[in-house]
Amino acid sequence: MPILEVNDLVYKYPDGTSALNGINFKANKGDMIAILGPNGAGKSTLFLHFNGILKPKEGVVKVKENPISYKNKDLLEVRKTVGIVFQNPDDQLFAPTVAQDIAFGPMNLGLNHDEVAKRVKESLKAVDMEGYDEKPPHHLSGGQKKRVAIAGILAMKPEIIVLDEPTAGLDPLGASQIMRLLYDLNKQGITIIISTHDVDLVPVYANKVYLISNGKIIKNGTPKEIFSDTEAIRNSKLRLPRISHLIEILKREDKLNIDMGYTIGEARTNLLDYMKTNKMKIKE
Ligand SMILES: Nc1ncnc2c1ncn2[C@@H]1O[C@H](COP(=O)(O)OP(=O)(O)OP(=O)(O)O)[C@@H](O)[C@H]1O
Repeated sequence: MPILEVNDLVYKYPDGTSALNGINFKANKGDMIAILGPNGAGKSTLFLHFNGILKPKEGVVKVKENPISYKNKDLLEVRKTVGIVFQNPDDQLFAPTVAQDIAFGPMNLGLNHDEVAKRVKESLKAVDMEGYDEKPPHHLSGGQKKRVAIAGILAMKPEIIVLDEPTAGLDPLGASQIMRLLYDLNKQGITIIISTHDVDLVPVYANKVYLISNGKIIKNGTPKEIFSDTEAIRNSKLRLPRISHLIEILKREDKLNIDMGYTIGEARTNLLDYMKTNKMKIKE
């Protein structure tokens, strides 16, 4: 059963910009989906439709098979189910302290004080930010702000978390830590949808990929299906993961008959297989 579905979605901004031109998208429960596409492709605009912040000009958005009605009561339900973490945490964090910020969402759900306090504590623990309760969010580093923004969404206990470029602006370790956190949340059953330009991380974490360009989905499939379509990758102004690029060069320039790999683990296995097949010496 799709937990989130978009059919033939068309959206124009009030100034007349055509941002989405007939999008079809589907997330099943437990998916970890990466949406890839060049700047201005329509990723953020699509995300704003996932929980009813924007209303389509044409088409339907369904959450747990129910089309969003855009009535206030329905929107509250939708926002309980679908949480969005914006690209810039400064757009999301506004309370004087971290704890107050995280409490804002659950308080709006009408939960009692004890439940709100419990959720704040649990969410801070989940993002590894215990002890930061009383810090003003603007004193935090970029990576810490992202974590707090994610905690604020987790405190609503959503079934789907949508994150607009969660690793943008983070150092490599910070980016890996955020992806690991999302992976763990996904393993706990939360459906995760991210947009990203970081193609190296995609095959490691995502089970499905959508390519978007000029407000249209140009391809969707597994990371392997997407990255083996060099034309689609080129048209989306993307590149192969670095490790796949190396294998491609070894195949093309050095005529090594190695199977393609999209993660370091896969590439390592394929390289070792190649060496074994060709009776090259490997330390056993
Ligand atoms: N508030 C707005 N008013 C008018 N046009 C807008 C508005 N926001 C976005 N757009 C336009 O809509 C199109 C899609 O933009 P969007 O921000 O969804 O792209 P994106 O794929 O998220 O890009 P990026 O990778 O740069 O974040 C672009 O042409 C953009 O200029």
